[in-house]
Amino acid sequence: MLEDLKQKVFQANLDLVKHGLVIFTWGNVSGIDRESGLVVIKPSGVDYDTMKVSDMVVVDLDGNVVEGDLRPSSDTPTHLALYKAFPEIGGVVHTHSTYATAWAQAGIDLPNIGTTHADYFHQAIPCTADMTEAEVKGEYELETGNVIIERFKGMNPVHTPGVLVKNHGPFAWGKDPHDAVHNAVVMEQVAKMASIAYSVNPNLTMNPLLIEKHFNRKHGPNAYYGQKKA
Ligand SMILES: O=C(CO)[C@@H](O)[C@H](O)COP(=O)(O)O
Repeated sequence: MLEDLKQKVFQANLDLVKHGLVIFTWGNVSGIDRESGLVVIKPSGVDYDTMKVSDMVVVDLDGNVVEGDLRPSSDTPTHLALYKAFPEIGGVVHTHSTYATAWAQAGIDLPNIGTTHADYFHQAIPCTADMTEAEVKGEYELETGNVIIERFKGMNPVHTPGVLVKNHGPFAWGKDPHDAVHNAVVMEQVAKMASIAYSVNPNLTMNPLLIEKHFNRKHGPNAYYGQKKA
C-alpha cells in the first residue's frame, strides 16, 4: 500500500514540472494513507531532475519520520494540518505557480468569473488573512496550515479544493495526489484567465446561474459530465 502511494506521490511531484507549475526545487506534493495515517511527501530541496521514488519520505501525522533517509519537505507541517482538518482529502499540493502566486501576493480572493473555474471550484478561491508576528515567528509552517483552516471555516474544502496563502502562494488538494495536482493546474489556469479578463474589462460580471450549472454538472448529486463510473 505504502509503496504504491510512494510511486503516486513521486509521479505527482514530477507532474508539477510537466505542467509548468514549479521551477528549481519549488513546490511539493504529498499523499496520505488514511488507514495507517501515514503521509508520503517529497524530500526538501531535492532537484526534480534527480529525484527518485526511493527519496520519498514517510511521516506520521505528528510529523515524525517513519521511513526515508532525507528530510521531508519544509512545508510538511502545513500538509499535515490540512489532512487533520479535512478528512475527505487524500493529496495536497503547494506550488509557486506564477498567476496563482500573483493573486496570493495581491492578497485578494480569486473570484469565480467563468465556467472553467465553476467546473472545479464552487466558490471564489479564498485568500488567507495576514499572518501575525506570533504566527510567523512561531511554528510558521504549522501556522500556515492554521490560517488556511481558519479561512475555510464555513466552507466545504471538497467543493473549493484550493486556497491562496497571502504573500506566499497556492495550496490545492484532492482525493489523491494526482487529483490534487489536477486542481493545482486548474487553479493556475483560472488565475491566468482572470488576470487577463480583468485587464480587458475591470467591470466584468459573472452569471450566477452558470456557476451552479457547471459545478453541479460535474460534482452535483445528478452529475452527468464524462462517462458513467463502472
Ligand atoms: O514555499 C516554499 C518556499 O517558500 C516551498 O514550496 C519551497 O519552495 C519548497 O520547499 P521543499 O518542499 O523543497 O522543502
